[in-house]
Amino acid sequence: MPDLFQVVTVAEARARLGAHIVPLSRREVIPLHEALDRVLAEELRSPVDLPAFPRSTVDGFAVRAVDTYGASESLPAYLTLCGEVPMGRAPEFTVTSGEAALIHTGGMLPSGSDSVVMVEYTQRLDPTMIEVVRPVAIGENVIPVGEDVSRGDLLFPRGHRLRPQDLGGLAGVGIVRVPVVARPRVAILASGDEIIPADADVAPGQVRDINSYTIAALVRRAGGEPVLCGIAPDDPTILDRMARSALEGADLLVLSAGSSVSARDYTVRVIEALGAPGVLVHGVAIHPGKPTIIAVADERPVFGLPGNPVSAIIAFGLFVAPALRRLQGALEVDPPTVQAVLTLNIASKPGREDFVPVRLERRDGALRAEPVFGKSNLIYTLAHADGLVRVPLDLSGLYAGDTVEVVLF
Ligand SMILES: Nc1nc2c(c(=O)[nH]1)N[C@H]1C(S)=C(S)[C@@H](COP(=O)(O)OP(=O)(O)OC[C@H]3O[C@@H](n4cnc5c(N)ncnc54)[C@H](O)[C@@H]3O)O[C@H]1N2
Ligand code: MOO
Repeated sequence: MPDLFQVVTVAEARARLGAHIVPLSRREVIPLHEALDRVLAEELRSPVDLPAFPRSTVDGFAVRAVDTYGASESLPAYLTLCGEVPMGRAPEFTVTSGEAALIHTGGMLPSGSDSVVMVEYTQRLDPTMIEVVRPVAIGENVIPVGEDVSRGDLLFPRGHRLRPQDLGGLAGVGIVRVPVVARPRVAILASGDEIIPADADVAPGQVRDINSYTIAALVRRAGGEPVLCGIAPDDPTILDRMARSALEGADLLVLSAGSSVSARDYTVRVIEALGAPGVLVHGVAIHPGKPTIIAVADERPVFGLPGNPVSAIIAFGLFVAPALRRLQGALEVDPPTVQAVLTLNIASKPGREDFVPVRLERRDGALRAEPVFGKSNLIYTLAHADGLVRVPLDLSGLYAGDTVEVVLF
């Protein structure tokens, strides 16, 4: 067990942990409307063609394209109306040569027709006859059977995290119950003699528990089920007892604070004693978040996040969220990023990655990232930011005007 920090890079820390992550085998079948952000436990294939029948994409007339070839304003094609396509039902007539049927957007093409002329390019001459002033090609303004997906097509692979459009896609093919990986249960234990519940009155020297709230919310975002285990005092015996009890029945444990090197920072020893192989990392070459502890206790990842609220959030994003996604077998584990132009210089030290909160603003058509500087204890530096800019390990800073990558919250 390392006594003091032996910092490793983010990549090294992730690799050490990654080697120990065993995806959860628990799964459940849940209603589609509850499946947002859940990870598929198996691949899904389409049981049907979508659409199941050829559909018009416009309001107009279903025709045989050949009957419109050469049509123009000066030499229109004359077609006889043979019916109107009802919505929600199959038309009971056929379009034969020289005929057209009134059809609405989304309606089913009658047999015999192969295209649709937009109503704008027609004129009603009398109740039974229209003239067409523009030709259409076969298939024009039509969605053929199976254009969206065909029966048997792979809809989503196992490990795909379901987004709103995916739920719509599953509804479209009639899949209303989905097999997903169980939510990892995440025990959260705050610590510190000065930390009191957020609803309590503060005495001088005390601070309200911020981290339990941010960590629980981050857990939920990463697909986990947070279990709040309270606030442990700076007493190794009690911290040990509370950590063991928190880990019971949990898939992952997050401890807040006590990760640094002062005499009251027992967290690393408590974590080391929770199970094998124990502490894998104590100290990462990042700022803020350097004292982060990463461990595994009997196949369950355990994290000791730095007590400073900003550090805890940043370390969570780098290590805990990807681990939670990996536990669910997710294919994508990292958050989306956007490119923006930095508005102020950011200083950094080579040999560590710096993460600086930024506010995003669109000005003159370009996305601009304005740093929100502040100490890592100040939660509002993040509350008033939209994302984080990363200063790579080998740079001594970034300059105003640089195009930077912003990790979005
Ligand atoms: N001599 C050194 N001192 C410190 C170092 C160092 O390398 N040498 N590292 C600093 C860094 S960086 C950080 S980050 C912190 C890490 O501290 P700990 O993880 O040991 O946590 P604490 O000391 O208990 O708390 C730090 C800070 O955060 C506040 N805190 C803790 N829990 C909560 C909570 N649940 N909600 C709100 N605020 C919380 C706590 O009151 C402290 O202010 O160590 C530096 N020191
Ligand atoms: O790295 Mo500490 O995590 O600066 O605040």
